[in-house]
Amino acid sequence: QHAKITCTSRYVPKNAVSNEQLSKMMDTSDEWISSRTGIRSRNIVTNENTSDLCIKVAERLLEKSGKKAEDLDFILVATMTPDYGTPSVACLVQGHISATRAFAFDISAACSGFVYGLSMGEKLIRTGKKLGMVIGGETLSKVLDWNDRSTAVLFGDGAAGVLLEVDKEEHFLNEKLQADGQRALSLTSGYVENKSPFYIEESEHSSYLSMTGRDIYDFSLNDVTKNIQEIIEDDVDYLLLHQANKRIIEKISKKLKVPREKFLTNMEHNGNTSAASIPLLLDEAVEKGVLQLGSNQKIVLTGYGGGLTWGSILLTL
Ligand SMILES: O=C(O)C1CCN(c2ccc(-c3cc(CO)ccc3Cl)cn2)CC1
Repeated sequence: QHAKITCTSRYVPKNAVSNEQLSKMMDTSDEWISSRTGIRSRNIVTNENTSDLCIKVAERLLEKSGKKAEDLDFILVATMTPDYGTPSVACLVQGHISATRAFAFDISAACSGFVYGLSMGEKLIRTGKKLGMVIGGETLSKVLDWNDRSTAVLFGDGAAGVLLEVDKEEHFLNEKLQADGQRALSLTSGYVENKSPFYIEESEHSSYLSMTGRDIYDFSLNDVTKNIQEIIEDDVDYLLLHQANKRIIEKISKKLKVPREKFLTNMEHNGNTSAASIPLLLDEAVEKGVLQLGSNQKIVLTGYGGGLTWGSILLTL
């Protein structure tokens, strides 16, 4: 049996923080941030954690679809900023909405997390499950070094997700998921120190998000473009790439020789929300009517980031 995306939803914290506000907190400017990244504002939690954002998305998916929590077979949450090591955010969501029949676990693939999770969810439907949720959610604000202007201005908090159901038509046409652990240290976050009396600490580790921007930039331009080339078809309507940086998306569209208008963007008001960026973009496009579920529009979803991980899925809505 085939899988189909039958509902989308999103939730972002109320607290919108403009570039202007950040320029009063650190040595940066609206001009620098917007010209170099395309970001003008991002939403930052004041009293919520990742599970709170994902629970809102799950509740909205049930409300919009009319589905009941006990009909859910699985809940997958892609996040690099979970509330705890354990329990997973997915289990916190499962408990809160009382989806007592669903198994639940988190997927750690940074900014490729939603694409990895959607691919896994599709396999679960293809092998017999009837109904599942795939959510991307982050509170990156808790792992940022707010004294480091090179990263603090780039990221935001948010969550969004989809319902996956059985369909008679084939919608998931092609995919290519990749990783390269040899470049793992290009983007790190959340290192957990060992405090045991037996542990002899050799080296220092920062728990803050840190990335070698140049390497990630080049990786995005080279490896990611090649990945998309392998799965794109000439009648693709839209491409929804991880919203890391506007200039990167412009460069990738040029390299692919695909018109810039086919690349949807929303980093302007969300910032980089890692695993949440693609489902946020998807739900906003559905709400605006640019994308319609059931329209058979052909789209490419592409994530890329920490791990390093990257991957694309070619699907029809
Ligand atoms: O000086 C400049 O122009 C700076 C140069 C550095 N910048 C970067 C660098 C890397 C990323 C990035 C991050 C992830 C992780 O989600 C994935 C993919 C990318 Cl391409 C985003 N911005 C900002 C503008």
